[in-house]
Amino acid sequence: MSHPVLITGASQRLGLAIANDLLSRSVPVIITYRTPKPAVTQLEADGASTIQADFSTAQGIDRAIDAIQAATSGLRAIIHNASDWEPESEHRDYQSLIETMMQVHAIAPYRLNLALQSLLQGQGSTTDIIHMTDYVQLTGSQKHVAYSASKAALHNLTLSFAKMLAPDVKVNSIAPALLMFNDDDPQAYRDKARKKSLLETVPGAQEAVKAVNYLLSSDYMTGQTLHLDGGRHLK
Ligand SMILES: NC(=O)C1=CN([C@@H]2O[C@H](COP(=O)(O)OP(=O)(O)OC[C@H]3O[C@@H](n4cnc5c(N)ncnc54)[C@H](OP(=O)(O)O)[C@@H]3O)[C@@H](O)[C@H]2O)C=CC1
Ligand SMILES: Nc1nc2c(c(=O)[nH]1)N=C([C@H](O)[C@@H](O)CO)CN2
Repeated sequence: MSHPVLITGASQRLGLAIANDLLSRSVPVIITYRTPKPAVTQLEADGASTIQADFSTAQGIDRAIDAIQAATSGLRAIIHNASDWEPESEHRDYQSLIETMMQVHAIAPYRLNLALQSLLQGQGSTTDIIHMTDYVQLTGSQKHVAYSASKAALHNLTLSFAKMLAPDVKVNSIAPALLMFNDDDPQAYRDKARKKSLLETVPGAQEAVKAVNYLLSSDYMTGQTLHLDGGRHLK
């Protein structure tokens, strides 16, 4: 039995699709979730190990590290997917907002990678860390300033950990633009957002699944970014 793939924040959307794809191919999976929901129960029924974790505090990260170390003696990969997409417009306490964004998107991946690196090493074949960043890591964002800065920090962690953990561990970013709408996105937003890319499409979660599977199968990618943006960078 191969070691499990750890996916953070996998109770919905992209993380859930990645977990379900791996399980469908009998790849063992450990997921973290923040909020209990039916999808977590279903993942457990499908054989996933599930760990409740809130990465917004140091104590929450401590507890997650302890739980993951107790759950497995090795890891095939870590996919840092957990994320809060918070705009400044919905906050007045900007100190708290950027602290939370950095906590979830940079400090948690940083601390988990350092604490769990030994679970990824010495397996005779390369293992993987994948950071789910964002198209805005290079462009910035007027409406999600703290979020964007934290994703840029996460991408920089890709570069540092790729140097630190080679050759045992490959470390890459996946930087999506719009892959999936949120249920409450109004039609006007959807129509406008679709036109932001050259391909004028919103591909859905399977685009992230395919990117993850490419990186897991690669023998020569590390310190890189897979940009899933439909050509938006050329508009
Ligand atoms: N969807 C898209 O189009 C795009 C996605 N991305 C990135 O891809 C990744 C997946 O995106 P998507 O599936 O839309 O993500 P979601 O917005 O659905 O969030 C994924 C999960 O993160 C968890 N999460 C949020 N805050 C915390 C926290 N403090 N501690 C632990 N877990 C937390 C949530 O847990 P719970 O629900 O259990 O509370 C949620 O299920 C993210 O990193 C995102 O930034 C980037 C660009 C575009
Ligand atoms: N945690 C999340 N991060 C992001 C989301 C999301 O739903 N959850 N969505 C986006 C948007 O699709 C954006 O890319 C549209 O331009 C970005 N990050």
